[in-house]
Amino acid sequence: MPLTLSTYLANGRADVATLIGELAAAAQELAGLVSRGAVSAEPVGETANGGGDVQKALDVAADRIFSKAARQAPVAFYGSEEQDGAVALNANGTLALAIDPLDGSSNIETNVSIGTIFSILPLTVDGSDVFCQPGNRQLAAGYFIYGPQLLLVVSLGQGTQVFCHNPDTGEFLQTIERMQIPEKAKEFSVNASNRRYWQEPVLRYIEDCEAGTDGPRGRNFNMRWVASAVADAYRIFLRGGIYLYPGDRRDGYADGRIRLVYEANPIAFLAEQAGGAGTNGQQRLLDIVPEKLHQRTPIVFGSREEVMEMGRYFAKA
Ligand SMILES: O=P(O)(O)OC[C@H]1O[C@](O)(COP(=O)(O)O)[C@@H](O)[C@@H]1O
Ligand SMILES: [Mg+2]
Ligand SMILES: [Mg+2]
Repeated sequence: MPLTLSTYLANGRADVATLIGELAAAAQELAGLVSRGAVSAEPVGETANGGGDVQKALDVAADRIFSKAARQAPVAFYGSEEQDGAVALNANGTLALAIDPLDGSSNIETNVSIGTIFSILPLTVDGSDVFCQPGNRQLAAGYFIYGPQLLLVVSLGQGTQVFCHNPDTGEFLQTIERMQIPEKAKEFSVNASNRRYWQEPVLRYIEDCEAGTDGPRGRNFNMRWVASAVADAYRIFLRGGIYLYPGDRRDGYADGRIRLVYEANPIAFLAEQAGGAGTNGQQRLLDIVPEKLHQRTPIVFGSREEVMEMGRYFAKA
């Protein structure tokens, strides 16, 4: 009989277990909205969020659902992509929750997988900004995927586990125990339409991958780009591969697009816990001390060997 999420969580900290339990219930609610699409009762429309991105109705609904979940758990501070700053919640809370309530927003109407990414941090002892702690302080991290299956990829710092939601019972059941990202990559994920804006090391790395058996890498690479980091990450975690969202020369993209605190850090934590790696091209993501909640970072994650190989292109530059 597969392990249930609640049984698994019972082995860890009680506050973290309560929070992840609430997040899992919220994810089921959001999955219901996602599956109803245009026939749901939710309003449609677009505004701008704190990060300057277009905010869709489902971004707003997701933020509402997950902030409610956080309120029902011992969360003292809630930091969301969809809010300008950190929000103080429960005075007696012991945790901080950083969240991308809806990842892959550009895919909402296209019926492609989207998700929710979360990072759980301890409170700081000196009262400094709780969301400016490096990712290596995360107590837990994970992401939900709203796709053909509702999946949870989660780590409490003892390996990365996968749970699948069973709609018949409402339970999340473990489908992968201590997942291991294959060491060798045969696929890269990058938005190649930005090629003309890339820095030299990124350009040379991708060109060498594309050269396949004729080039210095001596083997062929496939390319995939879902434009939902959760879906690209899950495929890479399963099959091996590398994801890059580097800084580029477009206005506002010097540090790429991905947010350090609630996208890059949780994904890097999960990748490392699954034997993979996550860097900004030159430095381990989890060691970067964030300066603000919505800070962007270049990101490279996936199969350890490949992430290190990519880093050598930066080191040589
Ligand atoms: O549209 P682009 O530039 O290819 O960027 C796609 C990337 O941006 C993201 O959608 C950012 O997430 P949001 O949808 O939460 O802003 C990633 O999930 C994805 O990998
Ligand atoms: Mg996102
Ligand atoms: Mg988002």
